[in-house]
Amino acid sequence: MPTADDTSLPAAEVAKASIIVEDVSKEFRIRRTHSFKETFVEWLKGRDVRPNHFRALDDVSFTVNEGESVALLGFNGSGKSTMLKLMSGVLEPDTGQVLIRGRLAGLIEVGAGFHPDMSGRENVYLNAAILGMQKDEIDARFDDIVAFSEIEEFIDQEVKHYSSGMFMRLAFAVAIHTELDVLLIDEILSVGDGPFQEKCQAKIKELSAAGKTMVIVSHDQDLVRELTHRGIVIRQGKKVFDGPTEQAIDAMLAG
Ligand SMILES: Nc1ncnc2c1ncn2[C@@H]1O[C@H](COP(=O)(O)OP(=O)(O)OP(=O)(O)O)[C@@H](O)[C@H]1O
Repeated sequence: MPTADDTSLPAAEVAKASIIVEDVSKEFRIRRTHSFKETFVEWLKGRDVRPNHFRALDDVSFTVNEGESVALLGFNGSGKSTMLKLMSGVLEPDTGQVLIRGRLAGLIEVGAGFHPDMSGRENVYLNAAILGMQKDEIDARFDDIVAFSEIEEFIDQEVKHYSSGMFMRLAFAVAIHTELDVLLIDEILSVGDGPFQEKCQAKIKELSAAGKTMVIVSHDQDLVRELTHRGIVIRQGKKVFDGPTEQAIDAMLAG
């Protein structure tokens, strides 16, 4: 992982930065056909079977300072989730770099680390450990995690018997109770029913008030207005606006 020494930004800017995204581009290969056999047949016919490259992000740069809450805005397919995955380290940029200071928690693929044959309790320990917590830290927060998820009676059941809502509640509760400096959130605020969503939003506001850095992807404009002060608009992989949230929403809609 690159460090803050690898950036060409001025030292004063780096000092207050929590996230630095510098000249980042990312391409995906798109296959023209679905199987090897189809590709082979196309090739025999003399057709071009090389994969197309699709540029999901094109030379994007921005800095998020410590304690800022920023929304990534854009229509479907503009590159927001790809950007979050680059920040979380799930994906590597083709060019450029992403620098993060501090402990990062991503509410991106919530529950991805959950094991269906293990109980809720075992999964809490497993996932909190994956997110970087020590056993004694998890012990100390276990009751809060379970209380937040509101699935106390089912905590010793295997999670394969959970409803999808119960599963997401527990996964969200674990992620949000980890020791973190930077939180990445991708559309996760649609987890669970109305009251649970409100609780999640309140928790996110609490973390923000405590000075945590947040990057949020959501199509819910009211939520974005409420949780962030700044918006970065991405259109077809390019950053087209970076400024106050309300103006960013206007810029996105004008696109
Ligand atoms: N693994 C992948 N392989 C190929 N193409 C991909 C891959 N991941 C994303 N893409 C493409 O990159 C583009 C950007 O996708 P991304 O998920 O970042 O968009 P988004 O802005 O988050 O969209 P949405 O609002 O629909 O979630 C899309 O055209 C998508 O099809």
